[in-house]
Amino acid sequence: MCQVTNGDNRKPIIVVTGFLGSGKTTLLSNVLKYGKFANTAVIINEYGQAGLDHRLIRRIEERTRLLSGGCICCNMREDLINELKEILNEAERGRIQLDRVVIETTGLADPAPILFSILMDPVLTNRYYVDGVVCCLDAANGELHLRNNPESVKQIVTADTIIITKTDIVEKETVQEMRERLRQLNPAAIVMEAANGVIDPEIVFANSQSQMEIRRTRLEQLKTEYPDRPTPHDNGVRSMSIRFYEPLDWTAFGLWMSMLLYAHGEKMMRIKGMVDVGDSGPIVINGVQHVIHPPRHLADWNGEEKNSQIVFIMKDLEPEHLMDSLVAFQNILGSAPEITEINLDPYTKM
Ligand SMILES: Nc1nc2c(ncn2[C@@H]2O[C@H](COP(=O)(O)OP(=O)(O)OP(=O)(O)O)[C@@H](O)[C@H]2O)c(=O)[nH]1
Repeated sequence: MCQVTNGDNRKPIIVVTGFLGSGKTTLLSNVLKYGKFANTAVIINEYGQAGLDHRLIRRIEERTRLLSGGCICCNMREDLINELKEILNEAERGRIQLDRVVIETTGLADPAPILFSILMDPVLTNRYYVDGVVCCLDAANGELHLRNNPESVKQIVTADTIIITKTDIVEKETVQEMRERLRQLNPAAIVMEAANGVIDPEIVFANSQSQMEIRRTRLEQLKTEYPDRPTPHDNGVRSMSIRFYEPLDWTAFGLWMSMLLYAHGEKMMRIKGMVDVGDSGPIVINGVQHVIHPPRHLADWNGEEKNSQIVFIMKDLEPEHLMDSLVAFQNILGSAPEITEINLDPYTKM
């Protein structure tokens, strides 16, 4: 990475990372609302989620491009490079105005190989520079994530800016403890807090050219720790996407989900979905470990197919186990579950 000089018209890339459900999308949808940052292209990487994120994201951001079916830190690195080049092409042809690119990683990504992919490509280094890595850390689940998931630690150590999210649902002491932990893991990072994504957008899009020398040194250090090759992910992770084609009984579904998280909260890393309860719009559900975030009732389906789709990401828990319990519950739920995708290794490109 070279020092930016006057007359350099390379575009900054900001990588937004953070563990599953840590609030990356919430943060981004807030900061991208500002007119000053309108000319931002956003690449969101999701793996094997059978279109669910596409269904949700389309409602959030029209500037987004989805890279799904794999992980840009390992088996989709080439796709990321191509997408970054395509964005340059579109800007050159005047199809988009481009001031910067934001890359939102999957919750299980290691950001270092993503940075290396960009920095190793001569076309990209001529036209872009990596402006920073912003990492969201969930105040409610972050300690558990750091303890159980090496990916979470890698995200923290690679970050320039760490944003502790969900500070509205934990005690002040918890945030203070988290700050202490972060100081040990990555003393060089700027640590900020945000509730529901509300933060000064300059913190995310700082364009901190004065920091580039420091970042270059840190990247060199990381490179010796994490060589430039795909790093294996934790193989106990599974993902499953299911659909229900009849409306669900919301009370019964809530009960089933509470029972599931009570029994397997530590193993159930992430649940997200759109649930058809027979109303004019779906209910969007979001669970992260034991925490179920308040469901959001949407006014309509925005032209999407009217059926329920739920994605589960779990660790050391067999998808069949989950399916059996849904089948056992199907009479009171009001519909039978159908598996649309099951992924024993979410990082295998499909
Ligand atoms: N109370 C509270 N909830 C939050 C906050 N930030 C995010 N959430 C909720 O947490 C859930 C997950 O947030 P997302 O923004 O989807 O998280 P993400 O990191 O993009 O999730 P993945 O891409 O699936 O890893 C959603 O229900 C959000 O509404 C926060 O600061 N406070």
